[in-house]
Amino acid sequence: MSKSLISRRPAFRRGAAAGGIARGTESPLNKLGWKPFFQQQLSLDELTDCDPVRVVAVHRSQIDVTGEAGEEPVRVSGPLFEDALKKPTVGDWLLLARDSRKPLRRLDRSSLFKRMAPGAKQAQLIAANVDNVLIVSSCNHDFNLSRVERYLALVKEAGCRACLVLTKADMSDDHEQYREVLKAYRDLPVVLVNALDSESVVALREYCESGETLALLGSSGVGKSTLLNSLAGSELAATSGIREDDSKGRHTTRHRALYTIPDGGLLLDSPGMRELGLADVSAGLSATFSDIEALASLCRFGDCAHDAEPGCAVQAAIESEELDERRLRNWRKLEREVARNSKTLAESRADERAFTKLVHHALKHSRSRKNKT
Ligand SMILES: Nc1nc2c(ncn2[C@@H]2O[C@H](COP(=O)(O)OP(=O)(O)OP(=O)(O)O)[C@@H](O)[C@H]2O)c(=O)[nH]1
Ligand SMILES: [Zn+2]
Repeated sequence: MSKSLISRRPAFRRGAAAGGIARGTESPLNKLGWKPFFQQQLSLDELTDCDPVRVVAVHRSQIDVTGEAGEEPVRVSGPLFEDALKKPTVGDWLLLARDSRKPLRRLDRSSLFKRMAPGAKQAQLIAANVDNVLIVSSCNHDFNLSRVERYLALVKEAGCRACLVLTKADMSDDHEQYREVLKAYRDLPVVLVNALDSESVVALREYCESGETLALLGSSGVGKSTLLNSLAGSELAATSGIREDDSKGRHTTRHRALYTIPDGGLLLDSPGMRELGLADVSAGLSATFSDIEALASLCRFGDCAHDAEPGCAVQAAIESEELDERRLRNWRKLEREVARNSKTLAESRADERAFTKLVHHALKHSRSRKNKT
């Protein structure tokens, strides 16, 4: 979605996220995704002395936020930004002191995407407070069920609502074949579309209504930008950045990650979102493969590897064609991946603990030496 989406959104103006389209009695904050879930976290004092703002972009030393007062920068410093997993990320809601504009705290998240960067020891925050995710895949030879399962595990782990969109339905005759293989995912809505046709994508509007935050996941070329343009009803889906002068007087594009969909909700699109991998998704994995886990609980042996053990309910289900063998293979693959990532995370946490202990020990030692002298 990267290049094409961005290059096709020149007409989106700065501060568009704050402006939006007037719709009924909705407040500007509601249009930015403000919901009762966030409102009820505010104390009476905070209600009178603070402004809630939403993070639209994160830079090294500054974040850009938007709220009732429009868009403004916030400096990245202080306790709010110290913890890697607690610091604000794109989509987060912050409370700013009304007068000083200092960030006071981050509100609890309704959902959170994080990822394990290759080689990294710590999970990295990608996006917060996304409501709906369209998992986009094309219904042709590129269709890959294992990839869909991977995305589904991610979305469930993050805590968002998912819909599977099969694009290029106009180029395929055998829609039933796809519906058939997707029957196993009972709670996953599946919508077949021709992403080029705005009539065809009407069923998806409920996922990007005003105040809803939407993200799209899917590999390159499946039609994410096309879909978005049809949903937005025009070629100008959103803009990727704010043009401004850098210190040398050149024009640079400062990337933002949250956009307004004309006559709709918000789109969260950042490079991190497009490169999502699996980190700490064991809960999401269980939800996606609950059928296999239910079968596994029926195996005769508690530590059954579901290979050739007697009384294996998983193998029996494969034999009776109740379970697809590919699904078992994918489940195993993703479980291994999760185990690897969790190990790296556990190792890095153990390293941190060991380091903290060392520092405490050294401090104690130096204090006791000082006391002696
Ligand atoms: N016939 C047909 N063509 C489609 C459909 N959806 C997308 N396309 C075409 O597929 C190509 C790729 O679509 P994009 O929207 O650029 O795909 P993307 O997922 O945004 O790709 P990246 O930017 O690489 O992530 C374009 O030429 C689209 O016109 C569809 O439903 N039907
Ligand atoms: Zn078994």
